[in-house]
Amino acid sequence: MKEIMHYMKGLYQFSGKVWYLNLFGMIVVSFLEGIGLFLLIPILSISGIIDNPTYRFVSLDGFTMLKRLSPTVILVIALCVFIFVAVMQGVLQRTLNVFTVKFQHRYIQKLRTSLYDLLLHASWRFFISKRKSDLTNALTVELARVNAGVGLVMQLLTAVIFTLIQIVLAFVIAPTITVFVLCSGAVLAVFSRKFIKKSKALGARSSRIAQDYLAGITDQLSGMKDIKVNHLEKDRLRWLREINERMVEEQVEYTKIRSNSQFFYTVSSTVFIALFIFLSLQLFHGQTTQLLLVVVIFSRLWPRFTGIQSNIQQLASYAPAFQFIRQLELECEEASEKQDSQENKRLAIEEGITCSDVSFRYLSEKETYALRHINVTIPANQMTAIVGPSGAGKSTLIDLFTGLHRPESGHVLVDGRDLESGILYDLRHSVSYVPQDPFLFNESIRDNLKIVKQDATEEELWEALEIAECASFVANSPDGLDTMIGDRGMKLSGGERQRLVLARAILKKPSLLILDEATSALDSNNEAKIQEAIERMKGSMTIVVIAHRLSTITHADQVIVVERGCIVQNGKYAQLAQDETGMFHELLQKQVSTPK
Ligand SMILES: Nc1ncnc2c1ncn2[C@@H]1O[C@H](COP(=O)(O)OP(=O)(O)OP(=O)(O)O)[C@@H](O)[C@H]1O
Repeated sequence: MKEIMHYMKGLYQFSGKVWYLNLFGMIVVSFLEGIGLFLLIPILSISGIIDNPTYRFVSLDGFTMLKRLSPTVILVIALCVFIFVAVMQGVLQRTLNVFTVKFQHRYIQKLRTSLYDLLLHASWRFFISKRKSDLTNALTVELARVNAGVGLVMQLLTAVIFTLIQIVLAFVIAPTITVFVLCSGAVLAVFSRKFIKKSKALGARSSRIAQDYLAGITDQLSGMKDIKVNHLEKDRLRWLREINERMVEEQVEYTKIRSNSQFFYTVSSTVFIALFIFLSLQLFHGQTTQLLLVVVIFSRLWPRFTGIQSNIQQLASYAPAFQFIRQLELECEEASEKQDSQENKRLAIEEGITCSDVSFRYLSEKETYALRHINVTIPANQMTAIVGPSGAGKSTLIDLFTGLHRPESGHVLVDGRDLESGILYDLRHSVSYVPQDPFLFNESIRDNLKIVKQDATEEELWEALEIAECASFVANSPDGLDTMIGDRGMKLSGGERQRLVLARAILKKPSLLILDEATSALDSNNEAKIQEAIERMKGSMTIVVIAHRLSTITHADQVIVVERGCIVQNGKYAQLAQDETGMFHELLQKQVSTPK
């Protein structure tokens, strides 16, 4: 409930004056609805249907003028007023509904945006510690549940206001009966607690099932090729059937709780009304007015009580979603790498990037370090190659250069300035990164390129495509630059995808170009061309390359050899190749002896 209060407070702060306007509207609507009840007694009394009651506010003394008219005319006038009040209430209620939904959805929109903003600015460490599907689930399913929950709280608030006003009016008309109804309401609340508890537990189960389903289905759709090739369809269908079973069980359970509570409310309502009739007959000796009031007040108040109870019950089933979102927000805030929000500038790297005694480990509770005591400088406008066996720490080192990982000890400096000193986003603004598994959107080639430079001209686009050796395949594509490339660029070959991402990296004209196995999917012909392009770019930007094929780094100005988290060699290609005792020589030997 703490989390629900947090978001309701947020809604209150977000809506400002609108909140009060909404509240005022609710009060007016409840008041108009209450007047209906208030008018009913004089109407029935004037018409002679019931005895003339002598209640304080319902006395007919004020209606002496009306008394001169015939009872039928009075009845028609009174009924017209009754209808008018009901119509007014209906119109206002409708307007209020639309109004409430509008500001509720604006608030949820704000919540969604701020959550996504928090996610976007959370550290990389945070992302790698999370299941991606849990984040998707938060932004879709759980936020939708929070939205429904916020709507429920608004409804609940309205219902409480309605009920309070009705209680006051009912109390004015018939205090004893109202007290009876209130006491029964209290009894109902006590017995409903177990339904609320069960609903909350079930809500938590729903969240877990939704997360497992989304995680599984996301993984499987991404790995469809593996599933088909390895003929895993049967196994995957079995997984789906199992999770389906859990979903059905959960739905049945939910319906059981709802039906049980409905059954409880209906039975209790019948028992209480029978009890009231009995008591009123005993206490008030069966006066028609009293009996009628029992029925009128009970039929007005009781549905309100049960409505509030079932709203609370439903809200309890949404409570885990509020908790989930709040927890995620707090984690993101804690993992935030947001620095000053000023416009980011391009960072020209003039001297280089230096790691000064940097150590890093992925899991602080484990002893294993991914990198230990790293001291190295990447000189500006030169090409540095990082090599080493698989798992040595090459990618981790690059992630430290771009500030994706923060050193556990030591410092990463750009031209002598610590990355922590507010230049992180300026640096990222000036970096182009080409990973092994390039990321492309399901949009056109043009859109995929322009994502890094919105105002790029046709000439600039083609120039980048030329350098990355993909101009001819783009020109030969059915719609040229406007060709759609499919999900993650699925309609392109691995090599085409790599070249396109390289073109995008070049289009950005970065200060730092990072190529992480960026030419691994290219044939030797294309790879040689890309090498030439990189050669041409040398001098105009700082280039860092991770390469497994050592033949691609012969022109590097500096080669860094990493082994088990340490830099074991550092120097020119030729110099390292000659050192027969070194790791680099060993790597070279392996490649010479391994047929490619
Ligand atoms: N997200 C992670 N959580 C925990 N450990 C990790 C994570 N990513 C990498 N590691 C570990 O850190 C070490 C260095 O990994 P890294 O990816 O930097 O190696 P690499 O040299 O780039 O390997 P490769 O050439 O195979 O890509 C490895 O032991 C790896 O298991």
